[in-house]
Amino acid sequence: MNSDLKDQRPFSLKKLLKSFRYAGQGIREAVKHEQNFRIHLMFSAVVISAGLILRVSAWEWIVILMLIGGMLSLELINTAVERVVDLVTENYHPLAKAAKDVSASAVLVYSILSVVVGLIIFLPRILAFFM
Ligand SMILES: Nc1ncnc2c1ncn2[C@@H]1O[C@H](COP(=O)(O)OP(=O)(O)OP(=O)(O)O)[C@@H](O)[C@H]1O
Repeated sequence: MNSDLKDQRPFSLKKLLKSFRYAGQGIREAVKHEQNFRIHLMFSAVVISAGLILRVSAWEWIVILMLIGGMLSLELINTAVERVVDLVTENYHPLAKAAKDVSASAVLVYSILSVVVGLIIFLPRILAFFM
């Protein structure tokens, strides 16, 4: 383990900056190797563009940004679970399957509810736009 991260001082700027750097490396890992994370990023860009074009309210922006942040964070945690499972075993194991499937389910549940909330916010505006 990195010695800076074991630093016991109450506050260390160096340690804080290193933890940001490691977190950035985690995001790069997901962008590079996880197709689903890239899809979520593209989808987020589309939703943000739609929010700008359709002029959603401040409260709606708060909801949209929380959904996007939650979605991307869940996808990152799902990636971490996949990596840990692969580290523990490369062989077929029912518990490995359960861990990966349940982790993926968390992403699916959040995605479905995000789409529903997105439709509640955007559908009336989209309909008004074309009528
Ligand atoms: N070691 C294992 N034992 C049993 N089942 C596994 C194992 N590894 C993967 N699986 C099954 O295969 C599915 C796909 O696993 P995989 O590691 O390819 O993840 P993925 O969802 O395709 O993610 P990635 O984006 O990394 O390809 C899992 O959801 C699980 O059902």
